[in-house]
Amino acid sequence: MSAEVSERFKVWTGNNETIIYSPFEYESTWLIESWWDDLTMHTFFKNHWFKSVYLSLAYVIATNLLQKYMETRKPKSMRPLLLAWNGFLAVFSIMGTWRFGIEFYDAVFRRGFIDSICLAVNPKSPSAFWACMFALSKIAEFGDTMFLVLRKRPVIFLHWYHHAVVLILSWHAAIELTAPGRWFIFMNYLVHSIMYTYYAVTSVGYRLPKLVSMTVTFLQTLQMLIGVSISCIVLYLKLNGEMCQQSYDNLALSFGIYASFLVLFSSFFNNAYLVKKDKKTAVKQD
Ligand SMILES: CC(C)(COP(=O)(O)OP(=O)(O)OC[C@H]1O[C@@H](n2cnc3c(N)ncnc32)[C@H](O)[C@@H]1OP(=O)(O)O)[C@@H](O)C(=O)NCCC(=O)NCCSC(=O)CC(=O)O
Repeated sequence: MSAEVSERFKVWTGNNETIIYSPFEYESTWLIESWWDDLTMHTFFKNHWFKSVYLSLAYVIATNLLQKYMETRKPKSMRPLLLAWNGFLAVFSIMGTWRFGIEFYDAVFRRGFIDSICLAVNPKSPSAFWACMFALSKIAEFGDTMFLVLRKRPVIFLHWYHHAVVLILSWHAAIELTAPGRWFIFMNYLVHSIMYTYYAVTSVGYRLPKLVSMTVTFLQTLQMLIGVSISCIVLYLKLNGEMCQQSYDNLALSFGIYASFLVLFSSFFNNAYLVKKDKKTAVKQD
């Protein structure tokens, strides 16, 4: 290995696996960011990632059962609790954007795009902690659906499908700390910072201009488009011999899930902001 190459990346080994990562060091580490060490983190996801499939199935079943239970009951208001819930997730996402963003910025703007999609974050750094919190937070996000059901609001396919499969994808990616995960995690923390702030505001009954929700949906859709594009670029690089920290299994899973999200969010955008208006006009005209 040449000096140039060894400066570019380092190799983490543990649990009979290797992770190729960029040796980025944070200037300071928060106390909470030392909560889990790299080996505990890796062991947890390696041993338990498949439980995300059971958790997602349990989530879908529980959503259906709760909907049945609520059929004969009045919707609950829950406004203060909903505000606290969305506010908490907004603050969590903002913190994730900030802390994870420090490494993301360095990777993209100093080390370059290829390194940012081919070399993982440092498994011993705060980035790995926020990647791990990201994966765990996907269980907490099931709470969104419980609020919708208890308030007797519609739970659209996009919503429950997204919540169920994103948990499986992020737990599967956490085992190998995939390099493209740097993009997926940063984009999602950023979009969720805006989305949960939006939901926090709407949960107290305040209506924001349509341009705001349209911007959120646009950013979500753009995130899915970037996710699909990155998966294609990683495939191209791997086929051409570039060393990329993402297995073919995870690459296929990422591509499939991001492609399905792209279709669903494009269609949501179309129905919510483009077609809907025409339909209303059509009904009025009838
Ligand atoms: C602009 C959007 C963020 C929201 O669109 P909506 O149609 O849900 O917007 P809306 O303003 O009509 O809100 C619908 C109702 O849900 C309530 N609501 C409050 N908190 C919520 C929460 N945490 N999750 C879902 N719904 C919530 C709102 O207050 C409102 O209630 P009331 O009826 O009382 O006014 C959109 O882009 C979108 O994502 N729509 C898909 C639906 C969805 O569930 N998205 C979130 C998960 S997807 C995701 O998270 C993608 C990603 O990873 O980036």
